[in-house]
Amino acid sequence: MDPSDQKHFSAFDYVVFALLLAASVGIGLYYALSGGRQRTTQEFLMADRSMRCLPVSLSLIASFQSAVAIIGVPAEIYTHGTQYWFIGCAYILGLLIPARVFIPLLYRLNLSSAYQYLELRFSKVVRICGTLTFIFQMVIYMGVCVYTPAFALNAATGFQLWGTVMITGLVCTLYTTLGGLKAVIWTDVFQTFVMFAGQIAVIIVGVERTGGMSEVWRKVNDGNRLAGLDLNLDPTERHTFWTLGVGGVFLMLSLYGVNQAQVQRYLSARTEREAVRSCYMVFPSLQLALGLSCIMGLVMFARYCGEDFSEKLGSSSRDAMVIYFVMDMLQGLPGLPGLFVACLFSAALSTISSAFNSLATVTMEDLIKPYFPSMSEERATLVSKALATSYGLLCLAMAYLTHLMGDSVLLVALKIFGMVGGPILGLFCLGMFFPWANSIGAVAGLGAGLVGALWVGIGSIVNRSSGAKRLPPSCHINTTAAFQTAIGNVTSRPTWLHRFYSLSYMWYAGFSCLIVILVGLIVSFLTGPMKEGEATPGTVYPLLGKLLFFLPEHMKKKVCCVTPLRPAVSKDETLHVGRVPVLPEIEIHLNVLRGQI
Ligand SMILES: O=C(O)CCCC[C@@H]1SC[C@@H]2NC(=O)N[C@@H]21
Ligand code: NA
Repeated sequence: MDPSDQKHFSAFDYVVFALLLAASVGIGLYYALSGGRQRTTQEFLMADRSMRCLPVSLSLIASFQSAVAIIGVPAEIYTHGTQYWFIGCAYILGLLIPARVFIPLLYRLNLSSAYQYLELRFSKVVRICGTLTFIFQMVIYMGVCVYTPAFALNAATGFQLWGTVMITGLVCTLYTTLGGLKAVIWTDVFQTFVMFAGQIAVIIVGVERTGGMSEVWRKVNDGNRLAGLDLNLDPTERHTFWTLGVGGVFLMLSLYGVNQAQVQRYLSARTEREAVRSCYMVFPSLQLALGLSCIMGLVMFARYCGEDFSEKLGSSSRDAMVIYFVMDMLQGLPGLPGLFVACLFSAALSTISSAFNSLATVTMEDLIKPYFPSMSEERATLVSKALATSYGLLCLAMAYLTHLMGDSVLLVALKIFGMVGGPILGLFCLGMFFPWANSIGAVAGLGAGLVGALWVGIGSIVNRSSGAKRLPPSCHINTTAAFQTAIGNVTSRPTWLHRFYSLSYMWYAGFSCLIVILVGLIVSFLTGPMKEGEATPGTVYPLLGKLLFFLPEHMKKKVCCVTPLRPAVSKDETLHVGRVPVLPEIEIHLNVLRGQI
């Protein structure tokens, strides 16, 4: 980007950006000095399990809606059209199944970490494998989230790159370490509003400066950017209704069903019903977030379709173009460029703080506490804060690694969720829906799923075979010409391995999840499957029992798992147990003694 083209900030913009950071740190300080002053892990990591559904639902959205989506989705729409918008269809099942299956089952086990479930259902080894896989996934994802806003700003405005990365990382580490999960959730709430405000401002100004809605609509139509329903069944086709609407469900389940960051928010709700309601409330806001970023991509296309960006942006990718577009639109409107930068960093901070906090939680609950049972509360809280800080510093290092990845940031994030989140989803599904699965099967399944996912993921990067056909940036596309370029790419019959590497990354989650379940079941049956009723009560969901509802009771008993879920724990009962959460294993035996199961 040559300096003449770089857009600059007015002093007022810097003020708006600084206010955002100050507000976030302020909320962190408030929760460090109020309430229980973050003296117990129950408060620091679980917000005292006192949260209501509205803040939890806004925090659920903020956790996986970062600068990657704010920048990556408009760039995707500009380059490939609105096909990606169909991922919204995956939000229906992607939130209904967590609300009806995962939350009730996990909430009633009164866990602190999602991976405690794996020990209850399988063994400590499986729990540790799940925890380490989660840590691997979130550390890489955090790197992408810190790097994205800083890189894009640097490319479009010359903003100091690594200085911004450092500021983001340090501010985030500060308020997460100070205020714990309460601060993370309430800053998420504040940052979600800033995120929506920034996007809406850009869209309003962008439409007005591109000649109004009708003009935008006409250009988008002529530019063939409005994608219809593509029912092509080819799994190597990057974005179709099936890869987004069905493959996307597995992606959503891996995030909103079993990812620690989200499970921790469900468990921080004061009752199971609040947790389920917070999951339903995610749906409209997630659709709004998706819609805003897609519309931003369309407005950007209408504004620039004639121009080619190669000379302007030089080597930097389409992602930087979004910032260039925003700065171009908001130039001369003091405070608005600052608002959008605040929007970008709100999206980044709310995701990174959730990642820090969930990483500290699982490290403490799954990797430290089981080996130091006699550790005192204040020491455990201190260690948790030290973990949050150390993960903060680790994430800055990961940001540099992202620097080397080169792909579009949205692609990188979705591939990470598919390649690593998919196998974890498979592990939980194996445990919840298949009572015969045993620990050996679980570990073998997880290993096979990760190998399969990493093979196809890394293979596609090495072979550059996931490159999709870009629509030409011209405003008026006659479909035949576009069709010719598309056909032109087909070379000789691709080998099966080439086709394997060309699998759409939207299928990675589903593909790896199914591998884990298949291999897990096969190994379980080979090594002596578990019997019905052997599994810890409350850790198996009677899926087959519900699917085979038409069978008579004795037949269902023969087939398998009809054990009902544990009864919902009402508010007062939890209070009765006393706020100090008994270790789930002990609590379950207590319940058995009480005849509750
Ligand atoms: O924004 C990010 O940091 C990650 C990219 C989007 C992640 C997935 S896509 C489906 C779901 N909808 C969201 O807004 N985030 C998740
Ligand atoms: Na976010």
